Amino acid sequence: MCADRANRLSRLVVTDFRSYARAEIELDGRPVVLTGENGAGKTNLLEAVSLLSPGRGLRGAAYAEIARDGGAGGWAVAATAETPEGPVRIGTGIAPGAEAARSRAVRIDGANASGAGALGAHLRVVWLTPAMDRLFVEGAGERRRFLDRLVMGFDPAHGTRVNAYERVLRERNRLLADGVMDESWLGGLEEQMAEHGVAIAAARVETLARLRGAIDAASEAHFPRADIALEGTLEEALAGKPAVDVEDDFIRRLAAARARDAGAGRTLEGPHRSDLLVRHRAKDREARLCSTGEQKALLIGIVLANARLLAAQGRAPLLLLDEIAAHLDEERRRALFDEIVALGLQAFMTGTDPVLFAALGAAAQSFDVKRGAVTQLN
Ligand SMILES: Nc1ncnc2c1ncn2[C@@H]1O[C@H](COP(=O)(O)OP(=O)(O)OP(=O)(O)O)[C@@H](O)[C@H]1O
Repeated sequence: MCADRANRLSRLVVTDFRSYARAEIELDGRPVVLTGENGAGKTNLLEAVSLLSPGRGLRGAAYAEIARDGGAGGWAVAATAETPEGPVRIGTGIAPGAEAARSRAVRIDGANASGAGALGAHLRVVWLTPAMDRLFVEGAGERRRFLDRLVMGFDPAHGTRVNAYERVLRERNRLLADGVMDESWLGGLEEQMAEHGVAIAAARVETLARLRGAIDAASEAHFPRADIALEGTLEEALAGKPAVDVEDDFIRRLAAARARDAGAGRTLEGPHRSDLLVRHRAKDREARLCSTGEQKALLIGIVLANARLLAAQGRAPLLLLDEIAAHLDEERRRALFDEIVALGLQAFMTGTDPVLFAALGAAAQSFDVKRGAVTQLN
């Protein structure tokens, strides 16, 4: 079934990965349902898939934490991705003894890649986890990371630029903390921050415009429409000025703010402070003031809008939906499943109770997960 479909995994192997010594699953292109009791290792498999994209995965975990307790040290995820360019073999992990490494090794079709950023060219991966139920009520950081992951779907280099910006930001903060007021050194860093920063802000603005269009085009039957906006000085400035002017202004403001930032112990302005603002359109209410179920539905609506846009470009994302079904009533669950199937998405969905996925029937490939073992059910 769907054997010719691109943008999916056809094989996933994890080794010494959290609760797994080794597990291997063959995937036929249908959405994937993973069921099993609490702690069985369902989320661990989603985390393994999330590491096939740039970044630290859906738990944002330190790499050392992922290596299986009692294993040889180190861990690996290997997969075959079916992409529009053909099958791609992806491997990533940490070698035994290198657990403290800040970066993981990445191999693509047998060749070493320079970093996890290279993964973005092959697969788009987006997730919703129970921890994200609090996305609208907690600080801006998680919302920014959620947005940046959506941006990476359209612009795989975005993640690399965010990392580069953050590296320079940390260096400026360190110099200011050490009282180093060297004009040429700081000035050079601030120029780099402005260059990366404006590119980051511009990519966010562009993605937001696309998402707005897709949200407006969707029917609102099951997932409420979100009004989305960006709060951030660079993002807002780009609406009224050419990017070069926004960049020059930012360089000037950073230079003028050195004493202030040194006093604060951090840089108080920049795209690292931006926020994604979300309102429930029909209720005309900020997302954070909506019910838990409404917040979840808003998030799903945004993720589906993003998936529709990417699917139309032939780059449908893998969706990792951890415990998603438990929070949705039957009608919404059905609507979500229908859309996943209609878009041909390889969604990986977890739950403790197979009944929650009954509506999918043979449209999904189902697996039972038990301590360290994964068994296909259909
Ligand atoms: N580095 C590690 N080595 C061995 N086991 C680990 C490691 N990290 C986590 N685990 C174990 O993995 C299990 C958690 O797996 P996971 O989060 O995938 O469960 P789950 O099936 O999603 O459960 P739930 O339904 O409760 O969300 C726990 O038993 C935990 O102790």
